[in-house]
Amino acid sequence: MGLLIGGKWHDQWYDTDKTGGKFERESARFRNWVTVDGAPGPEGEGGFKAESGRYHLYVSMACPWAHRTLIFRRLKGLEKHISVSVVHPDMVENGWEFRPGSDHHRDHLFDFRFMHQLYTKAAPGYTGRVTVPALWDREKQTIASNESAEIIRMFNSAFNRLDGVEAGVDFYPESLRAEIDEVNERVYHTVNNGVYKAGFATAQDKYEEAYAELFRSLDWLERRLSGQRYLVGGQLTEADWRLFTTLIRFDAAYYGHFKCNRQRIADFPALSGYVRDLYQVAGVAGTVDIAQIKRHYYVSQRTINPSQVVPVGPELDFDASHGRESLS
Ligand SMILES: N[C@@H](CCC(=O)N[C@@H](CS)C(=O)NCC(=O)O)C(=O)O
Repeated sequence: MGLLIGGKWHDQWYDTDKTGGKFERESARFRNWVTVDGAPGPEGEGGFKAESGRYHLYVSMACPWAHRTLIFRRLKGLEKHISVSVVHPDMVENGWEFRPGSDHHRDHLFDFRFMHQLYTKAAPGYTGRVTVPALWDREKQTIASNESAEIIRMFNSAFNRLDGVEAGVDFYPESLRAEIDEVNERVYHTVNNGVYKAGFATAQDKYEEAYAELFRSLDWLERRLSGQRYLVGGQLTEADWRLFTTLIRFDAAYYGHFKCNRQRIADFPALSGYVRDLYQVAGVAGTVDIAQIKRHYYVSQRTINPSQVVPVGPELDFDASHGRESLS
């Protein structure tokens, strides 16, 4: 675990001293937008046109932010247009790593050993964290974006003209955007990032604040999903996929490792059915790897789990029936 400073790797844990024990997530640095014709997006430079075979996605199967991009890639039919490399789940002194020669954890573009080499290839003097997901542009030889919230929007709409892409699948429809944004805002701060704020807090009060906010939001989501199948507009949207990647990890990782233990997702009737419902959407199960999720959190975060022993349980059955078909 560490970061790049002026293009050099430094092994250091998150600095929570300057924030009184509170975990604060850094903003992503590569913020260009891939667009239909290469016109500039809301931020960054232009010239990132949506083309088949041009982009390569770097992910970890453990990472909830990267997971969003894998789900969108699958459900939008982008797999043959956007290739992928998967880092090894252990993120220790050198940060995210590849295992050259392995089938599962190779860097298919450069055969790099470390993810930080990709960042310095993109920007030799880079300062900042080396995170996944990262969307590499083969043409410009740089990272187009390393912000998952934006990568999923690009996947949702920029590649629609390419062969076989599910252009009719729209997870961010115009008419629902305001409500999706509103739900995302609360879910991001209190749930997606909320579990990290609880888990990475190094002061009791900061942990308790994050814990209280997290369960206040889970109670709110439980009520909302008791009467409706999806979060917004009676259809699957980006808001659901963003929540899903945290919920699917919750009982295996956040409940124990991050001390988010008022109750498990399995103890919430609506939320637990909802997770199974989303998991059972065709193609989604293939993006979920509970073994890599557990391995990553319990082995990498040694300040939280110094023994690096990975728990065997819990038993999870996301294939069980969910009974949510009758909800509107
Ligand atoms: N804003 C980023 C956050 C990505 C992120 O924090 N990824 C984690 C893995 S779950 C990471 O790579 N962390 C490495 C680090 O912070 O050094 C996004 O949503 O894309």
